[in-house]
Amino acid sequence: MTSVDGGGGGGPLEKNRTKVGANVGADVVGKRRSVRAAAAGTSSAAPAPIICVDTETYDKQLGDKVERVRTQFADFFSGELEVFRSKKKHYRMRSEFRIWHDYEQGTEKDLYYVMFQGGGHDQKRFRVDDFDVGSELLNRLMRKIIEGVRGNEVLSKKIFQANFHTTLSGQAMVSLLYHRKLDEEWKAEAEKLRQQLATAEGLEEGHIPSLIGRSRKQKEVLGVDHVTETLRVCGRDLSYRQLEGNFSQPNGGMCINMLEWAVKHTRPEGGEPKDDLLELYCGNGNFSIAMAENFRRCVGTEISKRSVAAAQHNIKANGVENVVIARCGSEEFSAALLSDKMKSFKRFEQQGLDLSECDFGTVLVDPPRAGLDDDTVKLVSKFGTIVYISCNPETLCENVKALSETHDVAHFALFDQFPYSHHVECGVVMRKRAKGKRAREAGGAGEEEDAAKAKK
Ligand SMILES: C[S@@+](CC[C@H](N)C(=O)[O-])C[C@H]1O[C@@H](n2cnc3c(N)ncnc32)[C@H](O)[C@@H]1O
Repeated sequence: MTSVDGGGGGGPLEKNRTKVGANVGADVVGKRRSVRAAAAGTSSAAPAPIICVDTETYDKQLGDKVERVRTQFADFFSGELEVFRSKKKHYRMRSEFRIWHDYEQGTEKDLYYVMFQGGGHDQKRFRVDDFDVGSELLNRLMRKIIEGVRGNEVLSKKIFQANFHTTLSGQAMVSLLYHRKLDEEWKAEAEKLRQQLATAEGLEEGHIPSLIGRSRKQKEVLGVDHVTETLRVCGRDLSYRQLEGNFSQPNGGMCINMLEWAVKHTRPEGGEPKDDLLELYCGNGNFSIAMAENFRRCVGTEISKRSVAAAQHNIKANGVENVVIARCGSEEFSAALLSDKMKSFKRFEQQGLDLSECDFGTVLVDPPRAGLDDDTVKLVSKFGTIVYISCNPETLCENVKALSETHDVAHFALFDQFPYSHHVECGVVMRKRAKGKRAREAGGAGEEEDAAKAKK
C-alpha cells in the first residue's frame, strides 16, 4: 500500500467500523479492539477517531462527563448542573478527512477517506466510508464526492483532503485540497461534480453546494466560500453566515442550546434592557446577535478579519441595530481598556460608537482552548456578570479560580457538544459579590445582588 498523502504514516489499516463505546478517550472499542488495549501494546495511547458510534453508550458517556465536571469544579459550584444532551448520531455539521490512495504496481487501485490515530511510527489509519458523527447531509455528500473523485483522473490527481461543512438549514460546501496547481481542466470537472452534489437529498430547495479547490497559494471557488445557517433561538429564526475555514460551533443542535442558555441567563429583570454587553472572541456574532434584545447595546471584538466581516453581514441580515463589532485581539483590547487608552478604538468610532459612553454590566467570553490571558481576566473581573463559554475545562477552571476572588458561580451548564469524546463544552455565569461576602458565607451559590458594573 503506497501513499501520496503528505501526512500518511503508513501504519496498518484498521477496519472502518471503529465503534465508540462508553468513556471515550479511555475506551474506544473497535471491531473487538480498544484503544486501551492498543496503548498497552505497541501503539500510542491517542484516542481512535470516532467514526461509528454505539448510541446505547450515550447516557454512560454523558454521566461520566457530568461526574468529571462536578468534581473538577466542586470548589466553586455545588448547585444544580444544567446538562444539555446532544443528538446521539449525526450531530456534527462539519468534518475533515484525509484521502488515501492505494496503488498496485504504479496504478491507482482505490481511493477513500481515512482518519488517523496517534502520530509518528505508531500512527494508525482508519478507513471511513460512513461517518455516524457527521450530519446526514454530510454523509450523503461524502459519498457523492468519493464516487465522483474515484476513477476521475483530473479530480483524483494529488488530492489529499476533503473538508465538509453542512448546516441545519440544508446548505453545504466542500473543500478539496491538492498537492498540485488547479487548472481549467480541474475547474470543468469540479463543476460537473458540483452539479452532482446538488442532487443530494436534504438540501435547502434550490441550493447548490459550493465546491472549493485549494492548493498552495491557490483557492478556486465554485459557488461561494460560505454557507448560511438558520438557527431557531427562543422562537426566532436567526440567520448566520459561516465561512469556509473559520470557526463555527460544530454541533448545530448544541449551538442552539448554548445560545438559548445565554439568552435566558442574561434576561433583564422586568424585560427592559438596562445596560450593555461586551463580547470578546465573538466570531461571526453568534452570541451577540442572539442576545441583543437583552441589552441596550452589544459591543463585540474578534481577531479574525474575515469573521468580523461575516459578523457585520449577520448583524444586517438579522436586522439587529444595537450590535457593533470590530476587529481587535482580546489581549490588545483588554490592555487598552484597563489603561484607559480609548483613542486606540477608532474602529468603533468609525461605526458611530463611543466606548466611553457604554455601561457594561455583562461580559461574555468564548475563548479558544487556551482560555483567557491575564489582562483579559483582569478586565473581565470588573464586570457585574460574566458569562464564560469554554471548550476546555482545564483553562476554564484556572480562570474561574482567579475570578472567584471577586465573583461567585451562579449557573453552570454542560453542553455535550462532542459526544463520545473526552471533550466537554461548559457555560458558566459568575456574579460579582457584594464587597467582603463570599457566596458560601451568604448561604447560596452566587445568588447575591449583582453589584458594581464595569462602567466605562
Ligand atoms: C471558540 S471561538 C468562539 C466564536 C463565537 N463565540 C461563536 O460562537 O461562534 C473563538 C473565537 O476567538 C477568536 N480568537 C482567537 N484568538 C483571539 C484573540 N486573541 N483575540 C480575539 N479573538 C480571538 C477566533 O477567531 C474565534 O472566532
